Amino acid sequence: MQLQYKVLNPKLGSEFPLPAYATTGSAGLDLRAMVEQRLQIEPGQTVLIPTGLAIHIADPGYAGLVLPRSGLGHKHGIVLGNLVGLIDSDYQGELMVSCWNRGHATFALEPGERLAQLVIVPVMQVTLEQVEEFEASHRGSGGFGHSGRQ
Ligand SMILES: O=c1ccn([C@H]2C[C@H](O)[C@@H](COP(=O)(O)OP(=O)(O)OP(=O)(O)O)O2)c(=O)[nH]1
Ligand SMILES: [Mg+2]
Repeated sequence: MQLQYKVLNPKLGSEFPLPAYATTGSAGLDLRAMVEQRLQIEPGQTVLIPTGLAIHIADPGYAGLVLPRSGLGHKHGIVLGNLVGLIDSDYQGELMVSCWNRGHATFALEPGERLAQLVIVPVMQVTLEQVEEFEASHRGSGGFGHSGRQ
């Protein structure tokens, strides 16, 4: 699938690489923090970071997910303030990353640093049908551990 993107910050493609899959099997495109200078993010702080990039997925059968990078999340506690970002197929604005320092140490975010990743996934827009009763299923309304732990 072809994905149209716009470069909103000219440092992307000159000082810093354009988005690309790091390996042939990569699922995510790394998103870079297009901040002017190093940014100290204090423990507990959440900052909205521009990526310098806009995409237009266009096809409502797809969406974008902004996900944390595992290394930053596990080692430094740098995750997303919205936990997961959802990019609508009709969104054309700048991709933004809500950067949450859930760790215990100040994190120095460097300009151009790969901060999060974008995954394009198929989604289904459903047609809604309101009913009074569902056809009975084996599970019924049991949930939240209903089937035990083992
Ligand atoms: O991490 C994110 C999450 C969202 N967005 C953009 C793309 C998305 O299509 C739009 C709206 O996101 P969402 O629907 O999750 O937020 P909302 O709070 O419901 O805002 P809106 O009222 O604009 O839908 O914001 C980002 O750039 N980064
Ligand atoms: Mg919304």
